Amino acid sequence: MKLYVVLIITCFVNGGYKSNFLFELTGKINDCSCDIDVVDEFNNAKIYPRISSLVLKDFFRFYKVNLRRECPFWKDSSHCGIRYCQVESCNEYTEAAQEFDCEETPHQDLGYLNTTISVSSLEDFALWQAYDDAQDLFCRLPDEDGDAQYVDLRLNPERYTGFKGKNAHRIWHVIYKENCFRPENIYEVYIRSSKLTGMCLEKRVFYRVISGLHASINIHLSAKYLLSDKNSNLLSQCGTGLWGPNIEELNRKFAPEFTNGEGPQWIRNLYFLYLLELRALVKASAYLEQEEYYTGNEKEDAETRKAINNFLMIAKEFQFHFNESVMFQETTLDGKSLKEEFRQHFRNISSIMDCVGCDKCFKVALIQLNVTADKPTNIDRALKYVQTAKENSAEIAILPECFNSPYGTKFFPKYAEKIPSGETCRCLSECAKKLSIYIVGGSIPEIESGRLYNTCTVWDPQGKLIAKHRKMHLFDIDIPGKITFKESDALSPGNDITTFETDKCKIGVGICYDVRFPELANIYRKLGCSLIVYPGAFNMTTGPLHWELLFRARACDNQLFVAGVSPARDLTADYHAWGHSIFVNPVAQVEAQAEHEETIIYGIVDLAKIAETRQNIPILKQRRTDVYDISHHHL
Ligand SMILES: NC(=O)CCC(=O)C(=O)O
Repeated sequence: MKLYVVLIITCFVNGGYKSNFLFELTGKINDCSCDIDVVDEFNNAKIYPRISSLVLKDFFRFYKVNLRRECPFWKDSSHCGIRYCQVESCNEYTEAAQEFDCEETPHQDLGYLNTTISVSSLEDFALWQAYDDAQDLFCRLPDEDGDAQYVDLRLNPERYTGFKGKNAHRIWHVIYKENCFRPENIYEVYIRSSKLTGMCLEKRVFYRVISGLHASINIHLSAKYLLSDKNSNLLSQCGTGLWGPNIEELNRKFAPEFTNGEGPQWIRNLYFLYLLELRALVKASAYLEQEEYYTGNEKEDAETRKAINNFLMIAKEFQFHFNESVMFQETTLDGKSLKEEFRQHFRNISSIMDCVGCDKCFKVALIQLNVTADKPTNIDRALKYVQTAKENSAEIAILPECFNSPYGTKFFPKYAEKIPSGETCRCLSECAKKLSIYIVGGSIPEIESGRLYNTCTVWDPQGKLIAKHRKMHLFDIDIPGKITFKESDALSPGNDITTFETDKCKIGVGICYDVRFPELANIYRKLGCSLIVYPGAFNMTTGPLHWELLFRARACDNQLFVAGVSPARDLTADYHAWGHSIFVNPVAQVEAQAEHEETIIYGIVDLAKIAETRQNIPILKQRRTDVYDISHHHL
């Protein structure tokens, strides 16, 4: 094991980094009779090489799993419990990136589960299934249901999947707090090693197994990390992710200074788990030796059997096996119920694995607000809706265009504020922080250096202003007898494209008339945005004509989510907004749409849907950029 760890460290030392705490791991393994060095030596010389070749055998390489089974423990984010969570994005917006176009080499690395299996393997699986069906199995294997599919573990090494954040914490929280034996009266999630001494052997064993598993996962994730995510200069070109060891991540997970001194203990628990598993294999050897390892390929099956027998012979030679015979000695009721509890906890933990998703989708709230002539009332009402959004688990609340002022050039000077010192901004910031939510603050009339703008502000859950978009394309139209509007009479246009990052994805911002310009949306897609938000107030003429069409078109062209958030219609106001706030998915379906009254609607941004759409209809890869360049044509 340490060989593997040493490899990681060598790699970082060469890169100018250092991490020593792993070298200091020596001495006895808790609750076992041998030292770390003994395990290292035995593993490196005898077990690791054998395991490395065994895992390449088809029998072990193809693993049947149901990726879509529901999490039995919590439902509220089951829509987010996705297993396919690719992030297709480019990190930088550059001229070169535009020409190159990120999606031509989609960045499918992060969290991408490769389920491609060759035709010949699929044929073999049918034989396997027939063979298994003919066996007299005493229990139903967990992944034998119809939805299970084979994945090739060689193509899907354990590595960083982008799975982090609330859901990841919740999984480990539930495992440690509710499904792990704990010392009395210890309420923190992670159990301090010094507190274990008061627990009986069986409970310590259980904890060490879980902690060892956790350590193993974290070491793998640090060893195969998507480096380009953190360090974009390691990107050879947009979309080609670079995977490799991330020593900072390893340190953050295990170094004593970041873990209250506990990290090395967690790695010791991994050694403990290793010994326990080795012992389990030896105990099961009679069964394992007579298994056929059937895959339909006689030659390979014979090799697998031989390799397994050789492996078991070596494992049996090990002299310092974990001694399980001292466990569950009590024949009393207490002893029996402990065993039952032990089993139940294990089952629960296996089931919790069905709750592991990529935490790559989230809820957005589209607040179709009734905007009046009274600014404080508008702000107050908007914030109440943000609270409702939060109560309904939205992570981003989006307000409409011109939400603190009636929409009209004559109103803009009176309602305009400085950003961020004006009262609207102060309220949005405070609210975002108090509720710990992102707020896309629709738009407000902004004044700066004597000029007016129609401006959207974006606030993060700490109340910080993270983006500001000034409407780029001003709404100047004249449809005789229907509507004439000239924003440019009062406003100046913004000159910047605007994106912001959340912990889930990048988001692009436009304001109303901006949605008519496909170029802007294309840029946001090229920059790796998964959602574009447009606070917007269409009118009774162009609304019925174009509102839905435009939002669906932007989603369809770019295969991403698009949200349009309008004020509610007020027939007593000068300008009659169309309403119909809208949320469209990457296949251009309208997932939610309001009518014209004040309301709040919700949409789920499911990043898997983007990847799936781009895979199914790969237009972004099929563009004929070689033909589209018309600069050399005389038009
Ligand atoms: N506020 C706006 O930019 C309105 C845009 C609009 O109605 C349109 O048709 O475009």
